[in-house]
Amino acid sequence: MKVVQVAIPIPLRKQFNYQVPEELPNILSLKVGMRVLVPFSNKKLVGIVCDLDASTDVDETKLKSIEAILDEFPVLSSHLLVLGVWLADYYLHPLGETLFSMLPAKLRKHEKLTELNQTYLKIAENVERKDALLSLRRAKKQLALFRALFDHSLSLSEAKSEYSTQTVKALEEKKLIEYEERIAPKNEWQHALSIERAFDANVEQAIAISTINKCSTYATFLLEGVTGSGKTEVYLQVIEAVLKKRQQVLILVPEIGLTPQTADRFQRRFGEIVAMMHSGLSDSQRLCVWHQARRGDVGIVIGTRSSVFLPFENLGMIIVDEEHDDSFKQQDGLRYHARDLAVFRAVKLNIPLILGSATPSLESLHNANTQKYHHLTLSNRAGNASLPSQHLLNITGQQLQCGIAQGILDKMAIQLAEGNQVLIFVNRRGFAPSLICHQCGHVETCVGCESPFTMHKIAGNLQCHRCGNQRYIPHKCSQCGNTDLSTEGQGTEQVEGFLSAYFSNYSCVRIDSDSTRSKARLNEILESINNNKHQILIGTQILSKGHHFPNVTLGLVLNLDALLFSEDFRAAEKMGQLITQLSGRAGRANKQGEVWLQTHQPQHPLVQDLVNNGFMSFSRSLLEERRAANLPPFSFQALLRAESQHLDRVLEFLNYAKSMLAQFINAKVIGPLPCVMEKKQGRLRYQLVIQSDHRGYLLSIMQQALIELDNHKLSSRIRWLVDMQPQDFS
Ligand SMILES: Nc1ncnc2c1ncn2[C@@H]1O[C@H](COP(=O)(O)OP(=O)(O)OP(=O)(O)O)[C@@H](O)[C@H]1O
Ligand SMILES: [Zn+2]
Repeated sequence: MKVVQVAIPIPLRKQFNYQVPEELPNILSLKVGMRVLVPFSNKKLVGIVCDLDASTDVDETKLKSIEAILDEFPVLSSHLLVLGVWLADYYLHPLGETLFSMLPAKLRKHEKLTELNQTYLKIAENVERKDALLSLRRAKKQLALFRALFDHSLSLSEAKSEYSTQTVKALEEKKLIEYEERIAPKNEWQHALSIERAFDANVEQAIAISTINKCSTYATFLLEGVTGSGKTEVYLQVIEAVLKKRQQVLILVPEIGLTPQTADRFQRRFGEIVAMMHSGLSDSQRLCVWHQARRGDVGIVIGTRSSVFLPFENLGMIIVDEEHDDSFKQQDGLRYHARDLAVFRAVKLNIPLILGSATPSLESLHNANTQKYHHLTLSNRAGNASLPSQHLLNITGQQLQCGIAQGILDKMAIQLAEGNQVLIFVNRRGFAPSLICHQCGHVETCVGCESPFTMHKIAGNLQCHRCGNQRYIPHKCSQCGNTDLSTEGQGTEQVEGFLSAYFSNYSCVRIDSDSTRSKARLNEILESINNNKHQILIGTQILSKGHHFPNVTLGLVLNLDALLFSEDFRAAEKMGQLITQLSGRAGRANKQGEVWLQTHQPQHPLVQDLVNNGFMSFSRSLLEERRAANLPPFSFQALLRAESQHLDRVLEFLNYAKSMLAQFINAKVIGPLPCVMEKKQGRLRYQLVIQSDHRGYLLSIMQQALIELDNHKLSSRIRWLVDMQPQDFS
């Protein structure tokens, strides 16, 4: 009897054996990596076969049987299965859940996997052609389509583009044609490849390009290029060589960075060979890209984090653009970092990988310093543009209007009068970060999170930015009943309102997650900015994400201090990246740019270093600080977080974990300490940080600890999770 091992998407760290009944149809085609339907504790679940020949100790006749084979071919190739097993180990996540996280949503369900189908039109059976031709003699277009179908059937999309949807519909209604599903023919993207070079590379670009082009096996290149230095141009030129070898390219971009402009740029250079993969697509569209990549129907896929799991027919290069971006790290479920996976895939496929950024992560810089990565730099802006100048503005004791100093308002007036755009970064969305009673000082607070509500004027409510809880704006203080309530601090809405009134001849636009709920809306806004419909751009960190705003000449950071003070040891790194990327939006064309940072701490040494010496120098100083403190990337961390309404349970669980981990002498255990958000939705949140100088050691002690923790009596009564190489301690 045949017994196979199946990984099931449940939170258990084990796989299960099933019999394969002889009578199952298509039993001979069963392969590793295919999905099967299996019974599992009174339910039917979809699992993935991960071993075809599972030796088993239990009585085979007692094993349950596979009920159906769902696929015609494996949904996970052997390369991706190896990746999945590595992932599950590396992030200490159950294999079944891991493998399913790698699939497009449609394939996580029962849906059968068949080859990519296409709808075709053909002449309906039993149609008397002569009669039909006669009946169509007055409808020229319909006649033409009908005639064309004499010779050969047409795909529905071809028919619609050539003859219009109405024509197709008309023939359908007359019952003269019918539809047929067929396997889509392979699209030879290589035929659509055309190369339109825009300009010649400058010296630094040329060095980077030729260094990368010389390499056809695995190597990771860290391309550190200041903002606007032409990193994308380097990508374009090295991709050219890969495409000419008939190999495909995967480009990973941050969630918000994937705009139609990005795709356009690649499309214009190489022709219609580009597919995009992002959260704005429907499940069917995502499955279609999955097929296209797998079949080799497209040459380039540009996508966000989860695209790192796409199958490819013949992948020749991976690029991670803005490699420092937080959105590459998944923050729930399987907490993977797409950059780490990109490295793993490149090694296994023996292909080059490029990590590009103006503000590389300290992890990648460290890898470049220790020669694990090749370091390439672009130190100047491309073309005629130069980097903007950065200035600190001490606002201590200054009169501010809506948080803005008069000197800045005057500078704005000058730039606006010259027809330029200005950009203002505000670190908080909404109208104001808190609502306070003028009488008793009470702050309106979300009870579940013990955190101040943010006031949203446009939505007309108070919102908790931790849990999403909403409330009407009260007319009087919930504590003392006084009606004199006032707001404290500024959010994007308030700054927008103030500047619209102050500069009433110009148009303001707000770019934050409230105003850009849909991807289409963000694209619309970006387009109207580039068409100069708006002159004053106000936004949160979305503004810093790789956009090209050639008319921005003045940038303002309203409150630098809010970025400086945080318990997270990466706060300084993130502040430097944000400020540098924001500044990078200014002065990108022929006009010189200028950026002002308002602060009460102008003498802060980190800020001084960043402003006077730039990110390259600043990041090297940070790296030295990390070395001295033995923090990542000089050591490795794991996070164990526990949450419950009962503090005693949380502490008992974490203290148990601590006592267990304390026996391993080469690791340090810090905590239990409250998370930055100590309370969220009524649950108390605490964590342990486990740190070691050796990644392998850390992994193995965490593996041992997990076995004990899974069996702990509180394990199923509280929420808890492990995050390897955590990025976020909130
Ligand atoms: N060799 C070159 N000669 C002239 N112009 C160039 C050259 N390379 C790039 N450019 C232009 O410079 C601008 C910035 O280039 P690009 O967008 O590639 O920079 P980037 O480093 O990717 O930018 P960022 O990281 O800031 O988004 C673009 O308008 C591009 O067309
Ligand atoms: Zn809340």
